[in-house]
Amino acid sequence: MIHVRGLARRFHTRRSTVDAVTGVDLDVAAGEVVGFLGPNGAGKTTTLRMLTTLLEPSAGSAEVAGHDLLREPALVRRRIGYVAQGGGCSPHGRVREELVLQARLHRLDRDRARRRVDELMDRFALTDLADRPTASLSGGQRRRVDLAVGLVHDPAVLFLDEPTVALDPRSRAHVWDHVRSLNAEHGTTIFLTTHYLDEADALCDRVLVIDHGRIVAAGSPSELKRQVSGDVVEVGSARPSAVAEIAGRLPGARDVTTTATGVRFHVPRGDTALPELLPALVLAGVSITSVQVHRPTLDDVFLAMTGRPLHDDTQEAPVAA
Ligand SMILES: Nc1ncnc2c1ncn2[C@@H]1O[C@H](COP(=O)(O)OP(=O)(O)OP(=O)(O)O)[C@@H](O)[C@H]1O
Repeated sequence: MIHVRGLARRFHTRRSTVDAVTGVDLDVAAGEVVGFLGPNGAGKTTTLRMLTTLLEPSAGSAEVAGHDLLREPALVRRRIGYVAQGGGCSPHGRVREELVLQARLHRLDRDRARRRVDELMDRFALTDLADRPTASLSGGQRRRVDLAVGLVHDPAVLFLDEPTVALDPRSRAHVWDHVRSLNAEHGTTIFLTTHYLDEADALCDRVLVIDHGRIVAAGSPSELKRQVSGDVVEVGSARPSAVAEIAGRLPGARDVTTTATGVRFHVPRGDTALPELLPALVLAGVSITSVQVHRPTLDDVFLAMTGRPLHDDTQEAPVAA
């Protein structure tokens, strides 16, 4: 359903040149839910905007929903839906009005538009909100309207950019349910960007991990986690560098990273590492506030691939020479 080869985008600003996406290859089969996971500035939105015909690639080729992205952009647009980070509907319209307008913009005749809007309002639990101005809706309600707008022309592929950013946990869970049922009942192919690991884990059949504009790992969430062997140990302490030094001496310890409040590292087995670590910390007079051992998460996958945690928001895309 989506086939991409060597897709790249370079931005020229007054001061520099930014290689936002540097040669992405990817394939998405019909009916898959694929997550594009990466930190801020990794190139997720830029890739999505290219795949939805909103931004011209600097290089590469792609086929989306059976049509060539560069030669047949209008045909691509007809077969895809796109829900941008900020949504797409006017803040001045009312819910039903806005959906009908969008349906008419997609050239559905009056009757088909009405039927389609009723169906979507029912699916996304919007019927009670039909006459509410979209500006008065809560974040979660608004996101449901955005999803309905993206689906009004019954697209084969739905692109979602950070679908649950800034939503409370309950609204996030609702959006996840809607995405799942859309895929299960309707077979819609879904390509979403996220920097939430739990979202990628919970929703996606397959995850593509992007960093600095290139894909660094791809696979199902469980395949990716299996690539990172051993256990992860997290220790809370006011003296992270002292803990890190001692942890680094444990047999097989690797990927030791410190934050302001603690240390995280990998060991072959957490259950045998702790009885060595704890007495060593006591002996050195280093007190700790917590200790946890767990199996690798997608964050550990990212760390293993890039050498830094996913939620390190200081990262920028590489600047071209
Ligand atoms: N119009 C633009 N002009 C210059 N640089 C840009 C432009 N759009 C994006 N960039 C840069 O390209 C890089 C990738 O940005 P992009 O928005 O694709 O990242 P992202 O992974 O979607 O991040 P986020 O999670 O914060 O939305 C960033 O360094 C960004 O500053």
